[in-house]
Amino acid sequence: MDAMTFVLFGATGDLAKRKIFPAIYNLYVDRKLPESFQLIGLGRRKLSEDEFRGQVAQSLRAFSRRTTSDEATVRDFLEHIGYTELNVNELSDYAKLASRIEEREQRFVLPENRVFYMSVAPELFGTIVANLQESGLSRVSGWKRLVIEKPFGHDLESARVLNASLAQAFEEKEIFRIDHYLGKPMVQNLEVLEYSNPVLQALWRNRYVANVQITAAETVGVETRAEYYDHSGAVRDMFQNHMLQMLMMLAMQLPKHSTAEEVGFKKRKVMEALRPLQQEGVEANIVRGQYTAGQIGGQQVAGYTEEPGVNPASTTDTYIAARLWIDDYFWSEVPFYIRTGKRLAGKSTRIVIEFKDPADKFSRTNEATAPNLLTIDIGPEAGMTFQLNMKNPLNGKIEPVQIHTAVDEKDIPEAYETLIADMMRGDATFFAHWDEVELAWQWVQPILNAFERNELPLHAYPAGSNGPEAADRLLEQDGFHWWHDEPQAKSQEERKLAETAGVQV
Ligand SMILES: NC(=O)C1=CN([C@@H]2O[C@H](COP(=O)(O)OP(=O)(O)OC[C@H]3O[C@@H](n4cnc5c(N)ncnc54)[C@H](OP(=O)(O)O)[C@@H]3O)[C@@H](O)[C@H]2O)C=CC1
Ligand SMILES: O=C1O[C@H](COP(=O)(O)O)[C@@H](O)[C@H](O)[C@H]1O
Repeated sequence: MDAMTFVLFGATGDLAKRKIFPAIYNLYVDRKLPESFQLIGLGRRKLSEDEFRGQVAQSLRAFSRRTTSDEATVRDFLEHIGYTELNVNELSDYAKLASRIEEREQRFVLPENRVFYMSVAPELFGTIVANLQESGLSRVSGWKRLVIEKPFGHDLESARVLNASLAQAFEEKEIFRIDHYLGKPMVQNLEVLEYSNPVLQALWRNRYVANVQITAAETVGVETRAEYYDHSGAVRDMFQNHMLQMLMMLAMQLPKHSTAEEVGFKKRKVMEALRPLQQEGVEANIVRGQYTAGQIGGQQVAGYTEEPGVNPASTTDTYIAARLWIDDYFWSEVPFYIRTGKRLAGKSTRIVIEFKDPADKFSRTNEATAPNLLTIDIGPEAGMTFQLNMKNPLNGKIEPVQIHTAVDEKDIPEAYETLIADMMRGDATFFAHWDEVELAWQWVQPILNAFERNELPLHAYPAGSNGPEAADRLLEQDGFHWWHDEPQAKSQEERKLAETAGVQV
């Protein structure tokens, strides 16, 4: 890996503390950083180098996956870290930064390879890029890379404006838009699963798949982020980025090579084939929800509008469910259901692929069978379950069985670790490319408009539940239901029969 200088804007902030420094430290311990590596942290706070290093050491102790009990390793790591005060709005501060970087590049004989990582509020991205250009910091004899955190814009228009401002100083191949879901091992595994299992490859299409469900359920509420979240909601915070990225990774046709260009191309094809939501189709396919007071893990918790910092009259969505259709050769007529929400019953990000029932019953017994299900757990547990049917030798009945494999998320590299290492190697395969981001905003825009005009009901759901009942009806209309945590054994036909008879299954 090339030697480099890593310039971290927002080095005193929450994300740097909880994710970025621990990830870089883990890479250091695993010997995945270049031999010559210098990091310069930036912020407005007046801090000496020692004070800053002390803060970084604390964050490693609190959040690193790797042990920090070896003082010498932590000390050696901190040797690579410096701090410079900088106000992103002050051009003169960039001149000081430039001399600091150049001084270190000379002292440590580093080539002019520079990473500019923006862990600051999105409103500052444009100013930083303009000042990097104005100050000459982005003119290098080696390579330069810009890493940018979400949210990438607030809607289609603002995302386009932001992208144009970045493009003044950085080429698309130099921009790494982080979507941490793309760094999750099981999201990266989707491509591998299909590629390395001919059985799955053969089934990955509308002939065999009845529906696909993608869920990201959280138990946490808005926490301390009301200022951001109340202007964002689940649609911008999770749906436009993480949820649509998971959809792309699942539904894309396998590229010949897993390169940034080819994966990006295949993902774009999915977004282009996504049936556009007409304004009048929003209500039929989208469910908007907001949590009210309830119980999570036996604890009473407040409703969204009672949370500190939230406007008591807020209509912000803390839950969204959607039905989408991909009108291409492989997926036409397969509904994709996507939902995400805060303060739900459990923390679980998962994809369930429900396969179609066989056309004929097992001839000897005429028994209805449970559907085959492939469940891909993205987190907190990473794993996979395949539900098949077999005859129970004890009672002679056909019953569903689950083949299950799992790894605890804490035993495997954290998404930020994987993504930062990829970026350092210059590999943008698991980053969000502009085309995808733009197409995602384009698809979501009618939803944003409908929410803004309050055209959709805002369904209340109690904290600790599975979300609004309206989201269940979205699937019931098509003869399906959400697969929650419990293994389910009812076939599509049994469900339809039971519904006709008014029985809850
Ligand atoms: N926290 C999280 O879990 C996540 C955050 N993000 C994104 O990451 C980015 C950072 O978020 P987060 O760390 O939570 O934010 P914080 O508010 O905790 O930190 C903001 C950082 O920006 C710096 N900063 C603010 N204004 C200026 C300025 N004028 N000049 C120089 N530095 C400035 C602050 O330093 P100082 O006060 O010293 O000036 C601080 O280091 C945001 O884009 C956010 O949306 C994305 C996903 C998750
Ligand atoms: O980006 C975000 O993601 C988290 C959920 O991430 P996970 O890795 O814990 O599934 C979410 O809580 C947050 O609101 C959002 O900004």
